[in-house]
Amino acid sequence: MSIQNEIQQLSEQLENYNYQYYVLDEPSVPDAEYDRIFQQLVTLEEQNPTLLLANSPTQKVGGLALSKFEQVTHQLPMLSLDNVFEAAALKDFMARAQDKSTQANIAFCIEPKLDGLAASIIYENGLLVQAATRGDGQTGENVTENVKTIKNLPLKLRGDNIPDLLEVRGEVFMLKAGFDKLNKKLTDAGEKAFVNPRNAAAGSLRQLDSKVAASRPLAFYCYAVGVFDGELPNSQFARIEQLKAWGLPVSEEVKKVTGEQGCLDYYQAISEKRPDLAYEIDGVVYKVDDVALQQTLGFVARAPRWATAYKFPAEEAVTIVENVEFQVGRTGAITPVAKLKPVFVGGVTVSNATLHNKDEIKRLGILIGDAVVVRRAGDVIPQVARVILEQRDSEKTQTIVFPEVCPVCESAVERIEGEATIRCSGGLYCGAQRKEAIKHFASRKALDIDGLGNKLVELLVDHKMIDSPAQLFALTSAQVSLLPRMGEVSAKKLINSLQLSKKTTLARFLYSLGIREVGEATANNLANHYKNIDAIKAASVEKLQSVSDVGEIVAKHIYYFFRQEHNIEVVNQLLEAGIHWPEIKQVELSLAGQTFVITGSFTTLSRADIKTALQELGAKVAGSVSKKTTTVVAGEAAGSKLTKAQDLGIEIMDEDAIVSLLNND
Ligand SMILES: NC(=O)c1ccc[n+]([C@@H]2O[C@H](COP(=O)([O-])OP(=O)(O)OC[C@H]3O[C@@H](n4cnc5c(N)ncnc54)[C@H](O)[C@@H]3O)[C@@H](O)[C@H]2O)c1
Ligand SMILES: [Zn+2]
Repeated sequence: MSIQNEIQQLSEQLENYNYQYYVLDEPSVPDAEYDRIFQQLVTLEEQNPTLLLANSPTQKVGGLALSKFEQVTHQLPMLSLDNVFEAAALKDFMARAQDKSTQANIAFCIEPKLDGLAASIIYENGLLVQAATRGDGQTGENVTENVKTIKNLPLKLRGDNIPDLLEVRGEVFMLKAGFDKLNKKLTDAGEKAFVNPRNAAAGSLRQLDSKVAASRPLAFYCYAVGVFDGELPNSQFARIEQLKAWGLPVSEEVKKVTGEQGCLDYYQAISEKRPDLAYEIDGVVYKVDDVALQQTLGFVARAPRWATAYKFPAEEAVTIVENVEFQVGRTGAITPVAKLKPVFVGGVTVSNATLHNKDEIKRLGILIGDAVVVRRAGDVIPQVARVILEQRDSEKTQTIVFPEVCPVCESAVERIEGEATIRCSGGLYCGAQRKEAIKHFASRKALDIDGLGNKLVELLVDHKMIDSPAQLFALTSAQVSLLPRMGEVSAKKLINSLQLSKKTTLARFLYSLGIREVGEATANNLANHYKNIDAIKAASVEKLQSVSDVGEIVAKHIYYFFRQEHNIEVVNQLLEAGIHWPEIKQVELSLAGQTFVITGSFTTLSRADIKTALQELGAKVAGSVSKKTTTVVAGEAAGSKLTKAQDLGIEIMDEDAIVSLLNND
């Protein structure tokens, strides 16, 4: 392609992005991508000055005043800002300004670069009479009625010496919290959410119906004076202070600084503060403080020479999804991970981004081969923010297929209806889950192996001494004492407590297997219900649900667990290693088939105790009263549940009655 064509093409691309951004308030690419192409064009134009187009996007302000609004001509044009992206370029900017000054060490006014849109607001005799957007810089849109609804902006100025005419300029923006709320409201109503707070602010300010604008959480901060008729200080910083004194909102973060170090320190400090600010900022604006020196420095086509924006490293960038792989987490969750063409974003090179689960993939509508926007803000892990559909090439894309077996251990993948996450069902066997499984196995409520803490489990696995809980029982003290910081005495102690832990209960053993959602209480109920492990292994999903507290999902987890050959192997190995428990006697389940509800407070027993005791007798304990309820146990200050039970004519027991019921058995 000839350079001329290339310039033409880049210009058209930027015009197109400008249209999406400024007119539709719906950018298709991240700002960093726009800035990259803009810079490409600037470089080409600098190298080929004769090819510079009069109407080049690099030579003008990007916006447009829509004809649906009344037009306003700005008395002083509203310009954009030049950008720098690194300390060296900021230094050059400062040096150029310093060169034009007769004074040593000129001062800079430093302001956060608010990420919203610029507005010009005119006060006559202290009253707000007109507000306009920047538009193309010469002509903006009359948005007076909408601006009047912005809550932190006064309709009337206060204080002394207010100029007869005062044009303030500043940013209309949206607080992060307000933005999140608004987007939730929009998506709940089936409408399209805004891509970012900037576009939400622009879209809200340019509503034809000011009632809609009024309902949007807009805010305003002043950062400049346009035309005025009266007295104003000759310093940018002092002017901001003056605006504040007249009751106008300004950012708390504005500072006056001299010297490069001061400027860089501010940048550093606000970068760190950024995640905690209530509003989005995308950089810092450095302005020559002395207004006379500003005038000396003047303007170029689209920006003043006396100010520059030092932008933060982009938090969003465009790249390609080259593949999708599946990672197994330490609890067995299988997560799709997008393998990206490496891209620099948020200050680091990113080549992976989690896609979380099926639902997220569906929401994004993402395919392998898609161009995507990757986001990395602060220390948050990189995310795929959205797909750039305009760039999809259907011949180069393919759908994401979820695996049938675990990519680490090849156990079957468990899919639970209604759950977005799929899981490896080889809990005891899977290499990815090994450490967690063994830690859980040894924990206090499980086999309670004294001296086998999490650190030691990690060491044992890392030194390849064990790879399943069953192998713990084959360890010798000679082996264990080879581990770092492990003396002979503590090694012997460990082997001893391993021996002791073999005598356990069926409930603890079940719990120790780490079956998903089988906690202590469920393990107890299972043990009491089935009394031996073989019966549990053989139970169907349906049968399992007759156990107190076991619903369909838990029943499926248990069922799947015992359908995995590898899990059965480990269970058998554990039994062979000598794990045993006393036989569970056949107790009379006197309350089988009954449903209790417990309400109010009790003095001699806790509610949890009553619940467990009832469950041990075979009763179900429910949370709310219904026709199925057999008995309501009502303590002190029982409320609506008691009333309902009375209405339904259900049996009611007070504390004395329940205590005697539980004791008689
Ligand atoms: N993603 C896209 O498709 C797309 C398209 C067009 C533009 N853009 C983005 O917009 C930028 C260009 O927009 P722009 O011309 O508004 O420039 P800009 O946002 O880089 O800088 C100028 C603007 O900064 C704002 N600002 C915030 N705080 C300020 C302060 N303290 N003092 C002065 N001004 C302050 C004002 O609104 C001002 O008009 C691009 O660099 C790009 O990041 C993106
Ligand atoms: Zn696995």
